[in-house]
Amino acid sequence: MNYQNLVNGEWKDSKNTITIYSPINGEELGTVPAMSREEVDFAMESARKALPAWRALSAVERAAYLNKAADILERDKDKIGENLAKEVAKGIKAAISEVVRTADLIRYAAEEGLRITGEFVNGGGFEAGSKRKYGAVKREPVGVVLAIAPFNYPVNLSASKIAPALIGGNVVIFKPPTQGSISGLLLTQVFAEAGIPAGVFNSVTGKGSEIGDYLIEHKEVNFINFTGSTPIGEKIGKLAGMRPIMLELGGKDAGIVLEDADLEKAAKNIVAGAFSYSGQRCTAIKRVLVMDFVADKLASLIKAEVEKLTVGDPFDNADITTVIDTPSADFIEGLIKDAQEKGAKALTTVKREKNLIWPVVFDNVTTDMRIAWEEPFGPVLPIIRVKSVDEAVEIANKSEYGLQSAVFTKNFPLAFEIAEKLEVGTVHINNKTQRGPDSFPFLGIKGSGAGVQGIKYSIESMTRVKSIVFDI
Ligand SMILES: NC(=O)C1=CN([C@@H]2O[C@H](COP(=O)(O)OP(=O)(O)OC[C@H]3O[C@@H](n4cnc5c(N)ncnc54)[C@H](OP(=O)(O)O)[C@@H]3O)[C@@H](O)[C@H]2O)C=CC1
Ligand SMILES: O=C(O)[C@H](O)COP(=O)(O)O
Repeated sequence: MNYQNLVNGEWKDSKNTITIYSPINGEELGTVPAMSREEVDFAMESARKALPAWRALSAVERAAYLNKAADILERDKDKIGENLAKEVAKGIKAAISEVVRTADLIRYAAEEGLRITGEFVNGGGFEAGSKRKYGAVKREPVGVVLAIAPFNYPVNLSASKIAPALIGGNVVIFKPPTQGSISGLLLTQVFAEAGIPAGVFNSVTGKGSEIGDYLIEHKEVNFINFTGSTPIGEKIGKLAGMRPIMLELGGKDAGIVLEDADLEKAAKNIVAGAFSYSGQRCTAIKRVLVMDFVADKLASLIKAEVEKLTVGDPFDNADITTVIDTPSADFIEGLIKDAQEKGAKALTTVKREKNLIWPVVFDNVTTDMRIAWEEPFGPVLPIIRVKSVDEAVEIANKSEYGLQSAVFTKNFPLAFEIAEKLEVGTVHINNKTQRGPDSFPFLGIKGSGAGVQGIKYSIESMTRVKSIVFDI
């Protein structure tokens, strides 16, 4: 099937196309347009033209479109989930729940938008102010939002940008990941069926390496909302100039296990956190920092949990499926080889067939190994043994990333103390690292991002304060 882009309310082809194949078996799934610069310009101009009428609607009116889209998305969860599973090799159950989670997110955004009502302030509270001075403080849309999503959640991490942008009164240019663009265009079809006015929501497909910079630098773009790799995020930061951005980038989330932890529970959480969707999540646990005294016990519990994971076909709901592409599999294999060469002890079988990589746990990982610092975005988990809480915090904070961490202990005051020292956006106590629930704030610091996501926070980020002040 030849998928098309939604531009100015019409479905459009481009002269050039990109064929999308399934990473599972190479099955051809369809083609998407490779947009030219002129076509991008037209989409941008259409968005700009649609802005005044869309922002003039009440939040209730905008919410009606979002709620309708959520209903359609949920109705089509099996069709969209099946495509998603094929396109990014995600377990079919997880793919369908990504679609349902997204419908919930869109509904929540619609509702949350109704509460962004502004405030009325009075100058009498400030020494040099006057009680006769009043300000009506409201929020306004930033304008044209460029939403760029990654392959790993092509529906959810697209809608988590699009829905808060739209409810805030913005118009959207949506660039899906190329591997994931059919899923992105199916999401686009949902908004079209919901009757979103022409130009308010436009999709632009094409390789990021070809049209990415052009999109980012485009004069019509007022806000860039990006999830993906740190190098591209850093580039966006440089090219954005004075425009506001939101970046959600890579991570190297640590699971810190103290001596008094419930080790069975910790092992279960660590394995679920590290290996879900074959480790291709920014919030995956990507290193374990465990106190020496309990390291043997924890390592054997983790090994036992990993040995329960199934490997194979997303349509059999295997826990571990083929990673997204060959460069990614090669990169992961490079990290594995480096760890082996430098003396890490593999607790599970090291095996690769094409792009299917069996889940590997390495014990006795040391800080001279690449796997101690680099993000594999694949099913590899290093265990680093430490002698003290201070050493764990030091290694955790030495990372270039700062997304999340998990601390496993029964000592809550100590958990809080550690949480306060960790240079990350979120710390989970006795649980795996994770983005959800989607209503919570989600952010990375250092190389993991800029700005705060989470439905309410995303709406706030993509709207700005406008004050109208008067004296009576
Ligand atoms: N923190 C997170 O949530 C995630 C982090 N990652 C990290 O990113 C790596 C690769 O995943 P991937 O999805 O390919 O991430 P990328 O950063 O390569 O791509 C993310 C999005 O950016 C687009 N893009 C690529 N180049 C540019 C550019 N110059 N300007 C603007 N947009 C561009 C991509 O388009 P196209 O697909 O056409 O190249 C895609 O839509 C992973 O190995 C991981 O490290 C990935 C996913 C999520
Ligand atoms: O990009 C990612 O990997 C996601 O933001 C992680 O989301 P999750 O914790 O809900 O899987």
